[in-house]
Amino acid sequence: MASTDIDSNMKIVHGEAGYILEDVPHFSDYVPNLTTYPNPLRSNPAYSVVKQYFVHMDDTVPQKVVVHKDSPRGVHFRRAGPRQKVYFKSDNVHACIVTCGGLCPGLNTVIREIVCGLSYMYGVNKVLGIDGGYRGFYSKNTITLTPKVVNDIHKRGGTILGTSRGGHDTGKIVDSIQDRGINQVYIIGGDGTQRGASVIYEEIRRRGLKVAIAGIPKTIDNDIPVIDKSFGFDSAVEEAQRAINAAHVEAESVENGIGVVKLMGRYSGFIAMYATLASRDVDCCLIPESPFYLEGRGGLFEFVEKRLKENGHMVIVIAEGAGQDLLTESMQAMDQKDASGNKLLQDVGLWISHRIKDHFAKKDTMVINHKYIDPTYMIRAIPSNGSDNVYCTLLAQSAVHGAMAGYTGFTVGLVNGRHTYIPFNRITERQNKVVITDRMWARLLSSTNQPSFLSPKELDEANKVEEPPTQLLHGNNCHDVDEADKKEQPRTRLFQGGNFKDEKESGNHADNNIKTEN
Ligand SMILES: Nc1ncnc2c1ncn2[C@@H]1O[C@H](COP(=O)(O)OP(=O)(O)OP(=O)(O)O)[C@@H](O)[C@H]1O
Ligand SMILES: O=P(O)(O)OC[C@H]1O[C@](O)(CO)[C@@H](O)[C@@H]1O
Ligand SMILES: [Mg+2]
Repeated sequence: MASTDIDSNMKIVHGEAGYILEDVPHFSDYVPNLTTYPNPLRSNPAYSVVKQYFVHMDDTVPQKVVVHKDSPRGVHFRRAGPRQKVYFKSDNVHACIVTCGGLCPGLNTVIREIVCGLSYMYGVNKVLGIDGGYRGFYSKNTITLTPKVVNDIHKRGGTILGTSRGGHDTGKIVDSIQDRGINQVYIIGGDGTQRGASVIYEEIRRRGLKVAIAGIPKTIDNDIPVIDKSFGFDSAVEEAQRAINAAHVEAESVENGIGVVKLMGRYSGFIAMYATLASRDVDCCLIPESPFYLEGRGGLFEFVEKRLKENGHMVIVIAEGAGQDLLTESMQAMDQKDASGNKLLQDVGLWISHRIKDHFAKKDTMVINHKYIDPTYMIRAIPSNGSDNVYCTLLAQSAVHGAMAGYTGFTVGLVNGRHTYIPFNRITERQNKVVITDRMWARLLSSTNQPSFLSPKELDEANKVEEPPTQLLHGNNCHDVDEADKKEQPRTRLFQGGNFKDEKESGNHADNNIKTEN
């Protein structure tokens, strides 16, 4: 027997054998006397031939796919896709799209595919673009979006709608939605944007409005949890190769050449890690999740000297959020924030370049040739590649199907290769991070053969470990562990990938983004 618990934030359904559905809100939860209509796709020649095109109302997708014989069935999310019944008459839909936060490859593709999906699949022709992020709802003009207007935009980087940080005034935004008669709102942006979308949904619900709020997660840093990976991430990793190649060519063409490349990644080093793994020319990758130090045994300077002696050149990839503790130690601490309240970081690429140059200048035994490349904004501004375009299309279409089917307060996302509707708070409650005890970071360490940057004291402790390290079965890329998980099993202290981390004995965790097994 299934039971449902609903509080204002979560709609959780419990089923047999430990099955849990973390469901998303639906108009029927709070709007009385709803009328439904047959889905227009039923008579669409392109789709009507597809067997089982419509998603069964009970279809859900498990968050964990690696399970043991006696594991409970665990958390599931509602499967995305078209439903037999829709809750809007096509002529009555008035949709809008907004993009917020930093740029990311693929934003224009998502915009294009929402407009085209609404028009070609559901015959919806009233779509507004909100200019310049959240504040555009109340302080800017809107743009009429038609399939013709958006036809070529996927070939361009950035967002044709413009974007911004800050300026989220919930009351004014919802007033504007209400005044304009908008009933579907598509919100494309990162964790901050999805938090903003969540409060817009709450206010819409408080006012009892039949307005669907659908989020499409955007993050070049891949810092959004639960989902397999974010759109634009592959494009960014691919584009980063060009900078790494350039750094490598420069470094190997001179004596003792050192190429430093800074990549994006405020709190999560995924771009740096994947770009390093993809390139094979990188000697050292530094990310926010893995602390490092410069001087002394096991430090960065010792490693640079060693590599230069061995190979005559080296390439360092550094994520923008790496080593921020060292920067604030050695430079005057700046506590500046952007308009959304995100901490403004100091330029770690420039800082590390100066420190390396100073170190070798002082030593006087080795003359180095150093080049620093900062391609961060060049990477963020490219159009998405082919595979991201397809991914963006499916995300956009999932959002459209969900809104038409009466779901609201959800983010679309790929979970274990299946498109799903995820409640906002699952997306915003934590950040996705590289887990340095996970297999992927171990692969990176083994491919670069860089030091673990454990301090001499930690190294001594590591050498005292008698038992072989416990093998992690499955990574957890989130920095936060459920309270419930903590109680379940005894924890062991692991030494893996060159770092200590407290983990459960068989770490089959709930969140495992960018799948890292095999
Ligand atoms: N807690 C919040 N409540 C309401 N609105 C928020 C909240 N956090 C952020 N926002 C709004 O969301 C928008 C985007 O936020 P932010 O600048 O942090 O970018 P983001 O969506 O996290 O993307 P990026 O990954 O580029 O940082 C801003 O307009 C900001 O005002
Ligand atoms: O300079 P901006 O546009 O505020 O954005 C910089 C930040 O945005 C991101 O690209 C995320 O969108 C981060 O990697 C970076 O720190
Ligand atoms: Mg953010």
